[in-house]
Amino acid sequence: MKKEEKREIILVTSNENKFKEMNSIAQNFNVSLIWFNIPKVEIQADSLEEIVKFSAIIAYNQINRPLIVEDSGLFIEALNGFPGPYSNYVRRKIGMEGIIRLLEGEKNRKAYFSTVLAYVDSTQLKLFEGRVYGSISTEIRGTKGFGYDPIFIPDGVNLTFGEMSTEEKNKYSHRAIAFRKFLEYLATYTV
Ligand SMILES: O=c1nc[nH]c2c1ncn2[C@H]1C[C@H](O)[C@@H](COP(=O)(O)OP(=O)(O)OP(=O)(O)O)O1
Ligand SMILES: [Mg+2]
Repeated sequence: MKKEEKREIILVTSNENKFKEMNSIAQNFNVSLIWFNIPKVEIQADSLEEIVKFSAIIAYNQINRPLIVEDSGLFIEALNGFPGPYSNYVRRKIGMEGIIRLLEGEKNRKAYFSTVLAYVDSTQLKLFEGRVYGSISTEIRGTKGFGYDPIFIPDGVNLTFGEMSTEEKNKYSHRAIAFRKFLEYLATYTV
């Protein structure tokens, strides 16, 4: 396909790593991802779905072009899903060290990452979820990625996300799963 036939989708996020991860996938589809590096408005709520819906509507009212936003979180089984939608706040307050401390002596280290991605245009608001199951490592491993990447080991490998390249992480990640679902949906209709 010719370059000019690419569909433009705006990604609203203040997180450059989210853009990098998704852009690496978008390049394999007929989509040109445009990064709007502006903070999205995040309400406080107990579900990613609720948070991201508000973010999407507010962003669309500002920008008025087809866009996506996503909200993600780390859900730890032994902590009843904490920090979940509060992952960003918790990371800033207690960091990865704090999470490891909370799990000291805990045998159940199961956790999952979830992304809820919202797509909004003039006719619709649609959500796509992606999840990756894994476990919390006993120490910080790796310097790649962002956020909790150095303490999350996806099932099926012995590496943390912090030890993987963007392309490797995209084989497993919650964000990659949600984004691919969205891209497949996008391919099914034309505006
Ligand atoms: O793949 C991931 N690998 C490691 N950590 C991650 C990931 N995905 C989310 N996280 C952590 C980072 C942040 O502490 C919180 C999400 O917060 P979240 O509001 O979605 O992201 P953000 O504030 O960095 O960017 P944005 O401008 O899109 O809101 O969970
Ligand atoms: Mg945020």
